[in-house]
Amino acid sequence: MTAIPVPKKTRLLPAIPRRMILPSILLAALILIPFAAPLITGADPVQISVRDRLALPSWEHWLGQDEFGRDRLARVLYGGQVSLTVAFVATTLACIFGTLLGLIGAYFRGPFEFVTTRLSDVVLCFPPILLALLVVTLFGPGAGTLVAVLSVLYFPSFARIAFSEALRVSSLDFVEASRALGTPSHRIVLGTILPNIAGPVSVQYSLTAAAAITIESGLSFLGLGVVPPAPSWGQMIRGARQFMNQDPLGILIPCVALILTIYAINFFCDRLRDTLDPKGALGGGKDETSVPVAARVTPSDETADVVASIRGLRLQLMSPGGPVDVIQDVSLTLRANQCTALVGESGSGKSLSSLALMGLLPGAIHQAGGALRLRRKSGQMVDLGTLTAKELEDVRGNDVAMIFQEPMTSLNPIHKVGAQMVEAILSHRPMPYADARTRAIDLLELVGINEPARRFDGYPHEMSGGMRQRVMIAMALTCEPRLLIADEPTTALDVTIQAEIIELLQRLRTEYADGLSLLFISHNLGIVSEIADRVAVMYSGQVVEEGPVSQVLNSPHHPYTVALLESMPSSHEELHSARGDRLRAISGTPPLPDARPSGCAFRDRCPIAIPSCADAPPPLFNSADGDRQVRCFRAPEAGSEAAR
Ligand SMILES: Nc1ncnc2c1ncn2[C@@H]1O[C@H](COP(=O)(O)OP(=O)(O)OP(=O)(O)O)[C@@H](O)[C@H]1O
Repeated sequence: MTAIPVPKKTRLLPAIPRRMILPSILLAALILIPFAAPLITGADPVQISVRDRLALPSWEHWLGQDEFGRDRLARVLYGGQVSLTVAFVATTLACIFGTLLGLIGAYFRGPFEFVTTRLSDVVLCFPPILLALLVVTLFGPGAGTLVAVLSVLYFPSFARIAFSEALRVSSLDFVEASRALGTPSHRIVLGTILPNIAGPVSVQYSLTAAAAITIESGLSFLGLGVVPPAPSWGQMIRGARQFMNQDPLGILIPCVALILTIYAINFFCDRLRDTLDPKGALGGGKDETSVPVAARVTPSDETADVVASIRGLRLQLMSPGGPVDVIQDVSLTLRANQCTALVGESGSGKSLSSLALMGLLPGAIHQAGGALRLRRKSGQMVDLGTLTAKELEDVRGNDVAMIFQEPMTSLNPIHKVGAQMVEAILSHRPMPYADARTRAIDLLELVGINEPARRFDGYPHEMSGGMRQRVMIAMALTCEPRLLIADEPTTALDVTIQAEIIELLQRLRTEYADGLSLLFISHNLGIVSEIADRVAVMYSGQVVEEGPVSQVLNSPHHPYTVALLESMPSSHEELHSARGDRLRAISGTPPLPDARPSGCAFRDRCPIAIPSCADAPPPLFNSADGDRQVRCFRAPEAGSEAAR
């Protein structure tokens, strides 16, 4: 008899992120409690008992009685219903109308943009309280009038935020890509742009809801809001004001209710914004740079020429499903006058490993293990984990600098090139402006910029991509760091400019007084073979092979390095001969960090895998001369002792 497969239970609703639990409970409680008023108290909020005016709290009236002898608990609860309903209905209407207006204006531009901006401007010309007073005077007080007036008052702030954010998002590549695919406009606006502006809009919602509660209370306080005897928090404050000295509890109760509600809304929306913006939220809430943890290992091989060393680095991503190791085990030694290349498929962990050395990890990722050590200019080897955030700032730029892939976006477009360079120099080395200027111009000359004095006064948009990358290199060198990290510095440039930049980096290494160490991240093995002395091949968050570049590229020992070489076009003759001029794609795809197979992470794609590869992850094996390391049970090195 064949067993009937039991369908897996599928989750109908997405799991609530842990960070949302507390604010959700707090907000839900503060909203639900007023609406559960009949269950909490049997008292009538409008029932007058002149005999008991200003009575103190008792078993019957937990919060005492007001100036008309009405039960205060009932009034604060029923008053909360009115205040919250008015505020949330008005804010929601303003949010829907304003956001749609902003989205349409930004996406379709032309007359739509005109209507959005002018309509918002007209409403914003009126001081809010004055407009509210005018409308309430004309149409008479009451909850309905309040909702209408607050919606009109607050829609422009939503329209403006949605407009500016949607303008920014509309120009991003993924929106262009959706347009190019022929996606209908309404789906781009609602399905692509709207989720991307949800963060700022939700923050605006919290601010507006809080402001609406305040304005509603203010108008009720002035007698222009909810019509008595119906209770509201503003009215309670108004009534209690006259008896403040005799009966402070009367004014305290509605004020505490107001403050708690506004706090709960802000807390909830703040967390919601972080949750909706996955870039930085999962770890610490903000996209702050994470400070490395203190080293738990002290490497013994730190000779004087070691500029930086990474030992057993483990980086974790805080995902809703729990921590995931995005970097499992990376060890590297970077020496003076040496170029070490980091290669590997996209997502293998090259950028994160190098960002960790700068103490610049994204907020969602933190260091869970290993050591990051760097030699400062004084010659002292420091553990990045022991440095304060201020000391780390000093290390960046001074001892280690980085150049990025995109020279187009790495420079600030609104400042002159010279001003940006001078700022970088002065932030680390206080000196007269004239000296900083001279140094900046010298650096521009060093990196091969023609007419450096003229370019100093130019803007980034006046330069070509190659020139901007040269400027970025000059900026990185302003404080003569000993380690320069170049994260795919030539990927965005055309082939001839690529060659020039590589030549420049080579020249700088030889000319640099103290011996520059270069960590060069690249997908291009041809370039790596030209520039690097050593190469580390990364796969799924681990270094799987490391050694002298000529040995690793000409005689790869790890099946992944072999496959990588076979899959990559290269101009380098030796590479051609190693793979017999045929390009072959690596079968399969790299595993996601949270779905790595047991044992060796490459075994599913490996042509020489054996059953025991699934048993345990292979350690890093040393070659006999200690100059190469390979993480594979089938490699020649596997016969020798495990390296770690
Ligand atoms: N900010 C982030 N939030 C969540 N996961 C991230 C973040 N940055 C990187 N990762 C994950 O960490 C892993 C390593 O990413 P990393 O950017 O270091 O790879 P890479 O080798 O540099 O790729 P590429 O060559 O495309 O730049 C990937 O699985 C990636 O999805």
